[in-house]
Amino acid sequence: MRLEISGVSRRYGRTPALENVSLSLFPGEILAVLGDSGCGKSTLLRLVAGLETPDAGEIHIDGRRVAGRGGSEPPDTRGVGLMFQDYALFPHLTVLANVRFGLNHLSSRQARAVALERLAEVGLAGREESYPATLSGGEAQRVALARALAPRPRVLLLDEPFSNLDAGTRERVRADTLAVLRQDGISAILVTHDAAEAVEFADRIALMRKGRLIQCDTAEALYRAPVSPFAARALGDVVTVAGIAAGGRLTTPLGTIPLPSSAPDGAVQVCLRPEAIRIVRRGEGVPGQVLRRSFAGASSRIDIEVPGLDAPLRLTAAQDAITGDSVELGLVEGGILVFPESERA
Ligand SMILES: Nc1ncnc2c1ncn2[C@@H]1O[C@H](COP(=O)(O)OP(=O)(O)OP(=O)(O)O)[C@@H](O)[C@H]1O
Repeated sequence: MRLEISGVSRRYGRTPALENVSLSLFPGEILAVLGDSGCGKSTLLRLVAGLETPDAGEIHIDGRRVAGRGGSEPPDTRGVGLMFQDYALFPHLTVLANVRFGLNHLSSRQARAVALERLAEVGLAGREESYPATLSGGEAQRVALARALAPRPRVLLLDEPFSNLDAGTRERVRADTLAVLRQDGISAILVTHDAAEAVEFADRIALMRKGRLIQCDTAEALYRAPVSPFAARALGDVVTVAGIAAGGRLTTPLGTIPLPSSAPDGAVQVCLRPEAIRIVRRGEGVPGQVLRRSFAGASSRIDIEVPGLDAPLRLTAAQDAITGDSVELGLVEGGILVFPESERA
C-alpha cells in the first residue's frame, strides 16, 4: 500500500487546521505524526480515513485518487483501518462479536475464524466470550486492535491509541501492536504528541506545528539535522544560545569553535545538544558555577550557571562536581546546530 497526501488543506470556519501538507507512506512503512495539541494531527487522519474531505489537495491510495478534485471515495472502500484512544468497543457485544463487526462480507464461519485468529494474534485467545466491561484497559485496546486489523486494512490509522493506558501496559500493548503490524507488513500512521513513542514506534516521523508539516524524516535525521530550532527541540534536549558566525568561526558564550555548518556571517541561534557541552580542564573553557547536582542513575544531572546565558545549563555528566563548585565548560564537535537568527519554526 502506498499513500500519497499532496498539498492538502482543511479549515474549520476561520481556523486553518491543515495547510498545504504533503506526505508519502510507503508499503509496510510506519509513520508517526508528531506535534502538540491542536496542530492538525487528527484532522490529517480523518482526511485519510475519509471521515472528512479536504478543502484543497489530493489523497491517493495505491495510485487511486480517494480525495480531492472530482469527489471523495467513502471510508468503507478505502481499505483503511482506524484505532482510537477511546477504543469504542460495543459494550453489549462480546469480544468475539466486536472483532467480527467489520467482517460482514464474509460467511459466518469465515468471520468467526478470522476474528479468533486476530484475537490470538493480540494475545487474547480464550477471552472471546468476555464482555468489554470485564476487560482491563490494555485488554480492551488489544480487542480494538484485533477489530481494526480483522478486515485486513491496507493502512492502519492510530490516533493516540496508547495514551489512556498506564505506563507499563502502554509499553506492552505498543510493542505487541508494532509486532503485529511488522509481521503482517501493514502500513500505519500513528498520531502522537509523545516524541519517545514516535521514535520507538515509527520508521519516519512527520513533525507538525500549527497545521503545517515542519519536517519528515527518520528519528536520527531529525535529531542530527533538524530544519529549525523548533524541530531541534522536538526530538531531544537542546540548550539555545546566541552566537556570531564570522569567517568560518562560531562564537558563543561557551567558547569559539570552527563553524560546524555553512551559515552566512552574522548573528545566529545555536542549539546545543547535551553531548556538545563538556566540563573541561581549568584554563581551557569558560567559567560556570554548579547550582545543583541530582542523582540520575549511573551519571549525575548537574545544573550550571554560566554568565551570559539566560538559564542554567543542565548537563548529564559522569564527573562528580558538587554544588557550589567552580567549573569550566567547553564545546566539542557534534550536536552543535546553527540557525539564522530569524528562524522560528
Ligand atoms: N470539527 C471541528 N470544528 C471546528 N474546529 C475543529 C474541528 N476539528 C478540529 N478543529 C480545530 O482544528 C485544529 C486542529 O485540530 P486537530 O484535532 O486536528 O488537532 P490535533 O493535533 O489532533 O490535537 P490533539 O492532539 O489535541 O487531538 C484545532 O485548532 C482544532 O480546534
